[in-house]
Amino acid sequence: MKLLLDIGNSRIKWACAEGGRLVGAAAAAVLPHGGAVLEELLASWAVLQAPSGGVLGVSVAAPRIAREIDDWVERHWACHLQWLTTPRAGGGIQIAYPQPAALGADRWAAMVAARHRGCLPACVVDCGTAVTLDAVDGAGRHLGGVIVPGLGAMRRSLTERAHQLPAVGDGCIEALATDTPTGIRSGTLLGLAALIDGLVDRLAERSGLPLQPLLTGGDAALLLPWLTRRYEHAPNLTLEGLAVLAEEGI
Ligand SMILES: Nc1ncnc2c1ncn2[C@@H]1O[C@H](COP(=O)(O)OP(=O)(O)OP(=O)(O)O)[C@@H](O)[C@H]1O
Ligand SMILES: CC(C)(CO)[C@@H](O)C(=O)NCCC(=O)O
Ligand SMILES: [K+]
Repeated sequence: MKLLLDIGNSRIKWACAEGGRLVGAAAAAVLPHGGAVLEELLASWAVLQAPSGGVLGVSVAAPRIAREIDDWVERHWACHLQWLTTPRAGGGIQIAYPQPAALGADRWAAMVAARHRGCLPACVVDCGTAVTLDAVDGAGRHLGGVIVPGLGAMRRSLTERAHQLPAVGDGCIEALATDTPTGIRSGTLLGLAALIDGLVDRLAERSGLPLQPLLTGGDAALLLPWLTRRYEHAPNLTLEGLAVLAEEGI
């Protein structure tokens, strides 16, 4: 049993893995960041047995979070803990960046999972704090990709910059909105969906490949009904990729 960690800028996702697969129905527990919450996460691990196969993780958040986890694991489990950085080639994926380590390891792991699912050539769309799109050809060559603000970042930037625009929560989506919160909620969600559809087309056109779009990340389920292309929804693609890397070797 291995413990897998996917630490993003908004949430920490974790799962156990055995034989290359995520174990348990609640494969990914999610927690917003913050000192108290990290403490809560670590307290919830205290009831787990030390993972015999150690801990394997990716983190794209502030280094202090990984450091706190390092300390906790060392104090409680004394097991092997490894944070992955993106290699030039690994998990059946060859990275397009001239400096591969500059590509978020969460993006690499998600591409590994797309390959393992037999979805190549693919466009991996991760809808988190940032939305990333990565094109991978049929042989596992990463061709490149793009980064745009995620739904929360879009909404917050409006609220922070425009005096009369409120923060918005969940609610109805209506393109012909007749109040401000509905206008912001709908404009950002429908706009992000159109942006994702448009970028998937653009990456497919640019690569000259019929890319299969895969959708993952915290906002994937919210966006899915508004997307027009046929997406494969894979809620925990980065954790899935980590499970594959843990099994196949890195
Ligand atoms: N329970 C939740 N807590 C916080 N955010 C949630 C929750 N459920 C869905 N979300 C949405 O998920 C988004 C974060 O998605 P995700 O966890 O995939 O991002 P992340 O991996 O932390 O970010 P990144 O990797 O881009 O830094 C938030 O912006 C929010 O809109
Ligand atoms: C883009 C995010 C924030 C998505 O989680 C992460 O993968 C990251 O910080 N990447 C580093 C920059 C890059 O991938 O080009
Ligand atoms: K992520």
